[in-house]
Amino acid sequence: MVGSKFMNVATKLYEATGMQRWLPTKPQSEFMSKSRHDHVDGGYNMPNEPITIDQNYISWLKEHPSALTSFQRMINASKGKQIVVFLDYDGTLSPIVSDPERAFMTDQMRTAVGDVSDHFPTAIISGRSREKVFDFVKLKKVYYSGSHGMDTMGPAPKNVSYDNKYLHKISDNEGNDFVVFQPAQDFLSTIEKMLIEVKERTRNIKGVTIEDNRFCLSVHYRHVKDEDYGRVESEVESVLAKNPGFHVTKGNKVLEIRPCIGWNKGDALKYLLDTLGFHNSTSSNHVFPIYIGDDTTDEDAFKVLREGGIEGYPIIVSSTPKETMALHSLRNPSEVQSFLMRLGRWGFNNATTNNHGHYPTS
Ligand SMILES: O=P(O)(O)OC[C@H]1O[C@H](O[C@H]2O[C@H](CO)[C@@H](O)[C@H](O)[C@H]2O)[C@H](O)[C@@H](O)[C@@H]1O
Repeated sequence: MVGSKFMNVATKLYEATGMQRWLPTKPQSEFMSKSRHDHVDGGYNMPNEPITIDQNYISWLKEHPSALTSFQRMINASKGKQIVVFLDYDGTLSPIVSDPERAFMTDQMRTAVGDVSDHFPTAIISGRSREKVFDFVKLKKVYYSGSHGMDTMGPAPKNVSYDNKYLHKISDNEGNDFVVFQPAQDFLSTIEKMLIEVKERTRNIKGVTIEDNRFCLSVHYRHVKDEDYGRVESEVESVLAKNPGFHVTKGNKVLEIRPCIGWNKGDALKYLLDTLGFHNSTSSNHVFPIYIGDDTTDEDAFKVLREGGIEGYPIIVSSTPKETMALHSLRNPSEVQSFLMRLGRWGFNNATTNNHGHYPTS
């Protein structure tokens, strides 16, 4: 009985996604106990946790088809254009874990990102500080943008409209030149003071941790009791009341304090495209950005790819139905890895343009 009910769900899922490897040929219990790491290169993964796929998810998948299933369609759409890959970090390249300091990516994921960056310009845009993301990822060919895009290192921008005050040239000890763009630089000293104050004010709320993301602050409340959450919010509001140049956004069990500079991950995406030479309406017809992210802050980047005059491929990472501007989906970091492995392999066999990006070594 249970088996046949599950078979119906699996069949519907197959119809919606083409996930043929999911169709059970063995008892449900055995099917569900398979590890998510048991996947075959480029295939679909089996999460450890019990699979709960409901009708809503199946309907949502029709609106946001799996980027694995539609991979070939994506490649067809990118024909004649330079693929550029943008990735979020937490929840995309690494699973969400309870301790933010331990959100490591696997070696397999690192290899997948590395293979992609061998063939396509690749950037990671994260809410974390740029240095911290680099410490997690450690790939030199990748460009990094931290603090939700407010700290971006890459080639020099081509567009002259960026304020020179926020652009800094740096060279590494191998003689490579880079430019760091930090449009929130004027806020730095205030953020440093706010960090001290937020820490002080939340010191007695059990479970709160504050993460210094350089141009923004994360107030983590994942381990705060539900009844104490109101206190966290009100302490953050008190600090913001004294600092009108800042606002707060909500992420995954985190309140993020950010300067009001009208700059987000979508702007960082456009900035990076500019640095790579896709800076005007003609050149933007020759680029095909892929953006993969899981959080509300990634919606700004999805929006650029939907409404910003640049055709691209926005992919949300989610295993539940979600309101999103993304057009495609992947269920979890494990599927992100499968997608990147497939893209890397396609790049190896087909891409004519190699990525010459290089992260400073000093
Ligand atoms: O833009 P992202 O790279 O996705 O960064 C967004 C925030 O991610 C991190 O927090 C989230 O992941 C943690 C580790 O899995 C988890 O413990 C936390 O609850 C999540 O909110 C990071 O710690 C934040 O600073 C980033 O802003």
